[in-house]
Amino acid sequence: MNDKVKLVEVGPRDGLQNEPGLVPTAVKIALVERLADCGLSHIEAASFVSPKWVPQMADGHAVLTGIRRRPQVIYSALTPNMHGLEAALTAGADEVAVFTAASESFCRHNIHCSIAESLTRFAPLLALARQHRLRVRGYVSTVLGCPYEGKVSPAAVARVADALYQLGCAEVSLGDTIGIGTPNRARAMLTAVRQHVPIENLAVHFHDTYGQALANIHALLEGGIRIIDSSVAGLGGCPYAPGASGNVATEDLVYLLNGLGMDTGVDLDRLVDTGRWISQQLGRHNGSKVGLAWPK
Ligand SMILES: CC(C)(COP(=O)([O-])OP(=O)([O-])OC[C@H]1O[C@@H](n2cnc3c(N)ncnc32)[C@H](O)[C@@H]1OP(=O)([O-])[O-])[C@@H](O)C(=O)NCCC(=O)NCCSC(=O)C[C@@](C)(O)CC(=O)[O-]
Repeated sequence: MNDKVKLVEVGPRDGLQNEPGLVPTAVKIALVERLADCGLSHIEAASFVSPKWVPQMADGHAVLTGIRRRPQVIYSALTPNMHGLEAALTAGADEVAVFTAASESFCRHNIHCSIAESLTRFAPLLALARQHRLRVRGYVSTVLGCPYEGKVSPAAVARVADALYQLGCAEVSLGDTIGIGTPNRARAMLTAVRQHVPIENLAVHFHDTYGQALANIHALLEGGIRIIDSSVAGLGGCPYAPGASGNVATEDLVYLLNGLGMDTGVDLDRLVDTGRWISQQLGRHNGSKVGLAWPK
């Protein structure tokens, strides 16, 4: 496996949205800038959702307008509806992401509507984004299991991924929200989805709750996936998935990819420093094994 992988760093968004205390805007800005300095070229920096439901993300405008931008870096934001897209446009997001789920219960808990309603809600958002030449990513949550319904079938995931792609999402990210999947199930899910969405338009987003994220990623790299979401220091969790831990740590992912001879363009030394720095800022355990083992 000797080729290029696109990493989507979701630490500043997915990583921080579930922090118990409010993280100062200046720390978020410093985190995004440090991640860009590590060579990460896609950074999900903010989320324009209801501050009533996710207060940790209420300063998205200040974050996106406060960062020193590197021209080659894409700074993106979550936008669940038109309100969110308008806010993201005002703040100058380079890319936005809509999000729904493969299971009805999670969708209702997360964005308070059915899967079908979420897709209807996204159609005008994608049309407006197109007018602004803004690339849109689509997330499908609960692709390998739902905290409320249990098993989710590959066919259900494929239906929703297909719908997002048909709506015009340039990339569809497949989220194991509760980190419950194992490689054989991940492969079966990808096999179903890729019958509808080209592999080059698919990303994977593995939470590491059961310690399976890297095993699943390795299996899907073999299956052709080349876009992977991760979170520095393994930060994160989802407010609507009780007990879910963070995404696979970016440091651990880069270490794996380096070992496979795959090109990420990321400086692992600097990334480890950044993971240690943010863990210290948040007063939390560093969730990256590489971050713990790397020489000081
Ligand atoms: C989706 C909504 C907005 C629906 O919102 P709603 O509560 O169903 O109803 P609404 O549309 O009538 O809005 C209610 C209030 O929110 C306001 N509002 C409405 N929209 C916005 C907006 N965009 N930005 C700011 N404010 C907004 C709106 O103005 C109103 O204010 P009020 O009149 O009560 O003062 C809400 O349910 C929400 O924000 N949910 C939070 C969802 C969320 O952020 N979840 C975590 C991210 S998803 C995730 O982590 C999974 C992922 C992507 O990482 C992949 C994976 O791991 O699986």
